[in-house]
Amino acid sequence: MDSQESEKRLPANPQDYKLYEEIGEGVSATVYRALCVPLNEIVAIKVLDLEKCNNDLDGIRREVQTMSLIHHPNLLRAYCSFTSGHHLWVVMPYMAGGSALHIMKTSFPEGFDEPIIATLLREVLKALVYLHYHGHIHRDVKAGNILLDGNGAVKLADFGVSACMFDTGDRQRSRNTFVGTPCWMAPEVMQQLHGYDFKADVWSFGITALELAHGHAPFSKYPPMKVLLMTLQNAPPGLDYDRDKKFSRSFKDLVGTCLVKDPKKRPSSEKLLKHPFFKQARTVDYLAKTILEGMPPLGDRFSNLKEKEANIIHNKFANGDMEQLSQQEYMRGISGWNFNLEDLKAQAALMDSAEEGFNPESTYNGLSKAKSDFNFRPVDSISEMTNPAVSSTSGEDVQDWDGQFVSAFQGQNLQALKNCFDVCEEDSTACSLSPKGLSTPESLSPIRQPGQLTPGLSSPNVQAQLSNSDGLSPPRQPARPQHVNAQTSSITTAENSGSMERSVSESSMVNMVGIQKFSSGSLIPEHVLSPFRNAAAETERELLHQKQHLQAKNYNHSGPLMHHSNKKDPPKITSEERSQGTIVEQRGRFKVTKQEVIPKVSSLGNLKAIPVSKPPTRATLNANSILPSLQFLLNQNAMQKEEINKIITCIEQSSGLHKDRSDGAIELSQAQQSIAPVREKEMQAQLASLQQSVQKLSEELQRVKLKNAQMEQEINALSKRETSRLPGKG
Ligand SMILES: Nc1ncnc2c1ncn2[C@@H]1O[C@H](COP(=O)(O)OP(=O)(O)OP(=O)(O)O)[C@@H](O)[C@H]1O
Repeated sequence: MDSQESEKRLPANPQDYKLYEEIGEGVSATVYRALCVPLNEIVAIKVLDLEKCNNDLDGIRREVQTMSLIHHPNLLRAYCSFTSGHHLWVVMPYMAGGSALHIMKTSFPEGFDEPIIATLLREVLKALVYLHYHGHIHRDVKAGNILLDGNGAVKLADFGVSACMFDTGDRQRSRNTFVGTPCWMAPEVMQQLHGYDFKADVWSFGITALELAHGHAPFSKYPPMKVLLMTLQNAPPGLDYDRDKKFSRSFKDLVGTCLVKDPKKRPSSEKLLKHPFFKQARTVDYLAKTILEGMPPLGDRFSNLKEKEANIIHNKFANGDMEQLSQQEYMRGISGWNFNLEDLKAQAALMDSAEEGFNPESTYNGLSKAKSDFNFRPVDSISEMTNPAVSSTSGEDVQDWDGQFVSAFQGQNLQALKNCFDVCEEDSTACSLSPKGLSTPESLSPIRQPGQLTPGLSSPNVQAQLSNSDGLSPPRQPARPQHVNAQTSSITTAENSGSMERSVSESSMVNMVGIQKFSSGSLIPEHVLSPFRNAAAETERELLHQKQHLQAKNYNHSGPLMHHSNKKDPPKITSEERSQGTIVEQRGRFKVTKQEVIPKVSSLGNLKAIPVSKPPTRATLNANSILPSLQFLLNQNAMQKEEINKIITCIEQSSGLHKDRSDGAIELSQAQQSIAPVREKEMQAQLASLQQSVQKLSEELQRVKLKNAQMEQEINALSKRETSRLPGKG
């Protein structure tokens, strides 16, 4: 174990740090290279804008606490954390090599050679063994979270979505949340049938193996909804193609062992570590030599990638090719997916399949055949998109999971954080990061010392528990759940409340895609903007807004699936929507609407009695012309309904079916007065025909009665005759 590093105490004061260039960006944070001035040491500082994180503080708290508590050379830990203004700073070791994903994107677009993969994966697996042993599920294992330092040392990072296995009751709900990044997500996590456990990490590990082998994860070019369906419907991906011939049998076997859909059949991380594949793993120096040597500095690589990414976005918007944005998100390695399962199920139920989403590279047994695309689009995404800060809340989840914490945060953000971070007392007045100069504020002083966490976390018991690992191998004594609870309960107090998990609402993910073409259900995360946006990003945002504006304009007269963002209050079909007749069904938060308003409107024109203006042509049709017409139709329908009721009453009365004649007479006269002449005639005709039938029936009755009487007479006559013929009579 790297005892020096774990012992290291860094100041929890922004004034003690100088921020340099940006080296990473995630959903919730921007990461900078920085200098710890008193120690003259280069560190990385993850800066989270708490105001932008909205209700995702639980996730943040979990991440920081987990990062502070872990002690393993293959896990990225936090030296300390503190707030500065409305930013949270997390100080960590600087990983000069960057992430495996960034390295691939920069120099190995086709993926790494096997010994490199084996070395990287072995290090990651050691981290997983440690985490799993201590009851944690990482839930976001992927190349983007595998960081290398300048010497090739490998650390698994990003505990923003990790979970604790020993949670019970409500806490367990965290493991029924839909967390992770779709391409890497295990089927059981997507399905949410029986919850999931650390085997979910083993699946993600297998996907990461493929990612490192190919340069990208399977299905990564497809929108998340398709990824979900493909993961659930298709056979698991593997190293089965021509281009994979270069890989050894043991590598293929390792991947196959991890990517088994039934989690019970997957090996544990500990068992996996013994897999023969890892025999070819080398020392980390090998990584430094083979993949890091000659690489530009991390900051330069990052800015290049960012520029590339901005260009891609720009081009996609220019081409209207929204689906491919998921690829761009993939490039960023974003893991901020937080799906609402009901929505996804609703979408999936309405979605035939993923046709072009069927990756030829990942075609397995031809299982998934596409039928057609499905359509959906956000209803109220526009405001979210134009205001990212308000977009990513999930009231329902947050309240469900940890209402107290969140409401505390909503009331006073920093107060709510005091139990989990080193919060500066002066934060309320403190300055925050200045966008360009990245200068540190003057007036802040931490109220906690570095390393000091919540009382529970700093208790000797917890500390002892935390330090009981020798690093590479798990402690000899199995961790007792109660004991681990002492550790993990503090870590994960909020984790179960972390149904937000990340600050990206599914609506915001939804809202950028499938709009122009209405052709697929891709979900793309909102671009949570970092505190410091470069010009390219601003352009991106601008384009995004323009696109939204267009979407808003198009929206009203298209009618595929609509998606509401407010998780707390699933949208009801409003009376307006009902009156417009566009919503035909509500499924979860989605409103199923008539696919084409135009034909429907045209068909409504068949109601001849209704004085509807000529149905608008497709060319001239717009929401403003449809809505009044629909409204008018509805009013007309209501009036007609009323009249029809009156007519029914009249008919009932005239045919003697109505019991209360006096009331009926009044109604009849009222109805007669109010109905239109045409209707009156129709009614009179009906009345006449009814009267005729009554007449006919009574005549028939008379005839039958007469016949009966005659027959009776005949019978009587016959019986008399018979009686008179009898002997002794007459
Ligand atoms: N200690 C570090 N040293 C060097 N680079 C880092 C460090 N920590 C993070 N990074 C870089 O910053 C990126 C974003 O960091 P991180 O993953 O922690 O943010 P996030 O908001 O959790 O992102 P995501 O949700 O996409 O994983 C990482 O992918 C990595 O490239």
